[in-house]
Amino acid sequence: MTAPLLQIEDLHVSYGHIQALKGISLSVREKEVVAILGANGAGKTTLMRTLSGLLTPKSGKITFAGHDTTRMGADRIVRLGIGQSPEGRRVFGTLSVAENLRMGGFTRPIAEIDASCEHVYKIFPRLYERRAQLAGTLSGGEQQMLAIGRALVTKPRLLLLDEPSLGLAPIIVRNIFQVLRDVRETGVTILIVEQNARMALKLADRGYVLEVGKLSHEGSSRELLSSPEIQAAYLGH
Ligand SMILES: Nc1ncnc2c1ncn2[C@@H]1O[C@H](COP(=O)(O)OP(=O)(O)OP(=O)(O)O)[C@@H](O)[C@H]1O
Repeated sequence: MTAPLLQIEDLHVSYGHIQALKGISLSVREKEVVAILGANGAGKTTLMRTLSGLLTPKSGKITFAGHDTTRMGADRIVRLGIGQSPEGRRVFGTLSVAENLRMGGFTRPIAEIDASCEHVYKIFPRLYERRAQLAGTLSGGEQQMLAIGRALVTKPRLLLLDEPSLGLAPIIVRNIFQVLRDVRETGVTILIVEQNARMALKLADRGYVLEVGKLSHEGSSRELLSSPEIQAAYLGH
């Protein structure tokens, strides 16, 4: 069996004396979609920021595509093929949609950026329609599309999605998840953290549950969706 694309071993991450991740181990195989579920404060964003090199772990190991990225800087991690759509989207509000996408392509050779942006416009025709509009004036759903599009411009092997449904109306959430299904068809591996457990598990092959810094459950999406314990805690019935 080939090695997983992403392997996390006994990861500990702290903010001063606050331990946000207390020994996380998980793996993601090439072309898999893996969901991490968890309530507020469970450590989901901390995990994503650590994987993309924005936080340095206290101990443990992260291996991506055969490289030890545990203490690697964020720019090198992007170049290795990890793209992140961050929590709260964080688009550049005073730049246009097109400029935001080009910023996302900073690691690509100039000649390839236009082609990468065209690829994103095919996935999100709405962004093409709005390409000249300032990102700060987009709706929440459009900003979420732009944040995902900006991560895709880097042509990532692994796409990290931090709460893509946050603050969006149900119909827009369904829309975004439909597009994510299309994205997975293009062969991108996806690690998604979500409070909307049902949507995330419907998209994912497998899932893990994070509870105050530790993994409490793991299984196939089907197993997690039918588990009474997960239903009671995360699926609202
Ligand atoms: N900059 C920080 N300084 C101190 N503590 C922090 C900081 N960021 C996060 N924490 C703490 O780390 C823990 C995990 O936070 P994190 O943001 O990773 O959770 P989360 O699962 O993403 O939550 P949410 O869904 O609310 O975004 C929380 O207890 C939080 O208070």
